[in-house]
Amino acid sequence: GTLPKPDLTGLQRVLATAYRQGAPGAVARIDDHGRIQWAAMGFADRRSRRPISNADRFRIGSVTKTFTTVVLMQLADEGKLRLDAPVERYLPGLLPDRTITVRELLGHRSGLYDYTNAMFSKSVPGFEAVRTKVFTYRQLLNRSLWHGRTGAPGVTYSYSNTNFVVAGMLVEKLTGHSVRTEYENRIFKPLKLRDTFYVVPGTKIPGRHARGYLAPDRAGAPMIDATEQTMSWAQSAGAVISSTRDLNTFFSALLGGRLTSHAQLQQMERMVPVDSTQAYGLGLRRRQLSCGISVYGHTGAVQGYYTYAFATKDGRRSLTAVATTSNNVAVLNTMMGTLESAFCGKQTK
Ligand SMILES: CC1(C)S[C@@H]2[C@H](NC(=O)CCCC[C@H](NC(=O)C[NH3+])C(=O)[O-])C(=O)N2[C@H]1C(=O)[O-]
Repeated sequence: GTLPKPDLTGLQRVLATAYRQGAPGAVARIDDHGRIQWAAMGFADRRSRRPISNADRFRIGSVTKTFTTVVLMQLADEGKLRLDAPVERYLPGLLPDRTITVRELLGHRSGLYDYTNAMFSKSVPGFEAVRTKVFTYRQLLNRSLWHGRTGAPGVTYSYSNTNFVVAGMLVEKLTGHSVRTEYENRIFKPLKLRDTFYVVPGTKIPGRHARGYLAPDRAGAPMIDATEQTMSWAQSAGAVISSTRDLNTFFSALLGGRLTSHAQLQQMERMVPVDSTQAYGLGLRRRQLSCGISVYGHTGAVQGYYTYAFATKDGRRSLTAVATTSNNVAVLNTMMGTLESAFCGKQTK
C-alpha cells in the first residue's frame, strides 16, 4: 500500500526536543523513492559551534552488526558457511558450548555474556579505560567467558556484543582477510559508500564529521568529548563510521535484495520477538510503528552517538537519524520519534 507522506515538521520537532534534552546536535535524512528530505538541529562541534549537517560523518555503533551479517550472508550464498552449522565447525575449540550455531550468534540467542555490561558499568571511567586501547578478538571473547552464560543456546534472546565479536572472527577465518577488507570489497565499494569507513584502531573520524559527547552518570558533571577513540572494544560489533546518506543507501540496497540472495535476506528477516513492538532477526531489527507499518534496520549506541537506521520492507523509503550524545535515555527515546515522522507521517491526534 502507499505510505503516508513524511512529516518534516514533526521530524524537525523531534530533533529540537533531543537538542533540548542534551544532544549538542541531531540530524535525520529520509530517502523516499529517490526523493531526499532532511532535518538538522544544533552543532557538529560544541566549542566552535559549527552547525551540524547531514554531510557530517559519525560512529554508527551496532548498526555495524548488519554490515557484519551481510558479509556472512554473502559467504553463505557462496557455499562457504552454513547458518545452522555449529561455530565449532569453523572455529574449533573457541566457544565453551560446541552446539552454538552461527544462526544463534547472529540472532543473539547464543547465551554468551555481553562483556560490555561489565566494561561500561561506570560510563565515564569505563570509556576512559578503553578509549585508546587495542584489543584482539580473543581478549574481548575472554572478557565474556569470565562470566557465566545467560542461558542455553537457541532458547532466549539476550542481546550480546560478544556474538558479533565471534561473527568477526568467523569472517576473518572464512575469508583469510580482515573484516575491513571484506566490508570494503563487498559493501562500501560496490555501493559507493563514500562516507563509510572501518579504521580500527585509528581514533580519528576521516573528513568532515560531527563530534560526539558522552553524558556523565553524575548529574551536573561535564559532558565528555568522546569523538576520538580506537573502537577496538567493539570492532565487528560496532566500529563502522558512516553518514545518514550512506546508511540509507545501505539499508535500501539490503532490503531491496541487492546485497544478498533472496533466500539469505529471508533468513535475516526470520524474526524472534523482543517485546510487543520489536523483534530481532539476524543482525536486523524490526519495529512496528503506531500506524501499523513495520520497518527493518538497526540502532546504535556508542559513546557520543545514538543512531536509528531503518527502511520499509521493500527498501524504497529509508530514514537515518543521529543524535550526538549518549548515556542519555531521554534522547534515545525521543529519537525513536523520527521513525514515526518518517514512515507514519502527520499524527492525527
Ligand atoms: C542495544 C544497544 C542500545 S547497546 C549495543 C551497542 N553499544 C554498546 O554495547 C555500548 C554500550 C555502552 C554505551 C554507553 N553506555 C554506558 O556506558 C552505560 N553505562 C553510552 O551510552 O555511551 C550498540 O550500539 N547497541 C545498541 C543497539 O543495538 O541499539
